[in-house]
Amino acid sequence: MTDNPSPTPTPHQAPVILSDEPGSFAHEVLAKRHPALIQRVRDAFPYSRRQHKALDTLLDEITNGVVEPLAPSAPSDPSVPSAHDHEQWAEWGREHFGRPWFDAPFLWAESYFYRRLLEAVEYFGTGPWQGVDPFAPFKQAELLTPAVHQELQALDALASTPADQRATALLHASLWGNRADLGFRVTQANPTPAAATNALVANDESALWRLLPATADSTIAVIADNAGRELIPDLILIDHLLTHRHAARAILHLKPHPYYVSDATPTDTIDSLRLLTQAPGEAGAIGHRLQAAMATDRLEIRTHPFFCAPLPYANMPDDLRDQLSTATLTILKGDLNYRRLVGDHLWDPTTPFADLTAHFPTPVAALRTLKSDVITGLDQKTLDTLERSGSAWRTSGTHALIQVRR
Ligand SMILES: O=P(O)(O)OC[C@@]1(O)O[C@H](CO)[C@@H](O)[C@@H]1O
Repeated sequence: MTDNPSPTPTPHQAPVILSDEPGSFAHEVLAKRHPALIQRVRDAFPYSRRQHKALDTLLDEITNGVVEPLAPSAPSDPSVPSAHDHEQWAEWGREHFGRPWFDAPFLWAESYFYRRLLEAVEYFGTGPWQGVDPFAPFKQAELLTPAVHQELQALDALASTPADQRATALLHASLWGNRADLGFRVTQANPTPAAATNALVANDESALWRLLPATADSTIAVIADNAGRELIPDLILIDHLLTHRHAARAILHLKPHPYYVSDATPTDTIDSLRLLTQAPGEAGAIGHRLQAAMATDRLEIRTHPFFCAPLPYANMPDDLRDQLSTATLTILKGDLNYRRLVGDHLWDPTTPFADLTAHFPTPVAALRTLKSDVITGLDQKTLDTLERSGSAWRTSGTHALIQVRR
């Protein structure tokens, strides 16, 4: 951790990540993961001929075509849901429309892909498919897996361990929960926990706990990532923080609509809370405590459109900045939040994390498994070891980090 961050490096000091290099991680995502996802979504729903046609058009566009704007036929009446962000995307896409998808910044191209997928399945339309989450079948199936039930059962044994050990275990469960990303599984053959080395490339855990001393009147903000197997341990960690007075209040920031396959929305959060409250033993007790915390506003869920924007957090709008500013510490979960926090650039991996996050309105902790090329804040020795390993340590989800900026 750095106490006195030096001036924030500007983005031009490191190349922005594009998707135009065959064989690169970003290229694979656009060339393989997105087409595979279209197929999965198509197979999961009894879509109409019009929706299939829209999915065909999108598939053709992302593989052979150039980036098209949102359909001009979409309603322009701002009271109609599909118009809510057209103007913004027209602005965000101005320099990318009419050019190959692979030439756009990776962060922009992924974000816009998800927006277009929602458009194709009429998520923002006015008809019967309005609000039908195309990723819901995958998220719901995950909640029913034996792995989730085993994880909930394991809480019974953990309940009798000393609070500090439990805190560490729950923090790590929340961290490694980030490996359970359904988008990641679209193309990863076997991303099983057994394949992971569980290696932390940076660990500022003690700094995190120092920022949340027990009995302080703290507010913790958590910017969530994936639903299900990630969100459940996030909620359990929040319960621990509230119960043990590390925080007096928690605000859980969620995506306002489906995004990056498994990103958590309010609906997903309600599903996870219901699973907890209906579980036996300690899991059930946690679920009921969380529900009580929501009823008394000690736990609040919020959404903001910026969480689905193709922009770094350095560009967050003032209203979100004001909201976040009340937090003692913000925990950002996952890979995408990390990319947006430090900027989606090929930084020198030893660039201090504190320098790149100086823009963020509160002290910040990133809990992330490594699933894309961005990395910062490594010490040279760790970097050398990782590079020598010859493994795909940046992108395979086998490594993780806890990085803190006070
Ligand atoms: O934010 P998350 O859920 O940890 O990860 C999202 C993610 O899997 O999606 C992208 C590929 O589609 C990657 O950049 C990133 O690793």
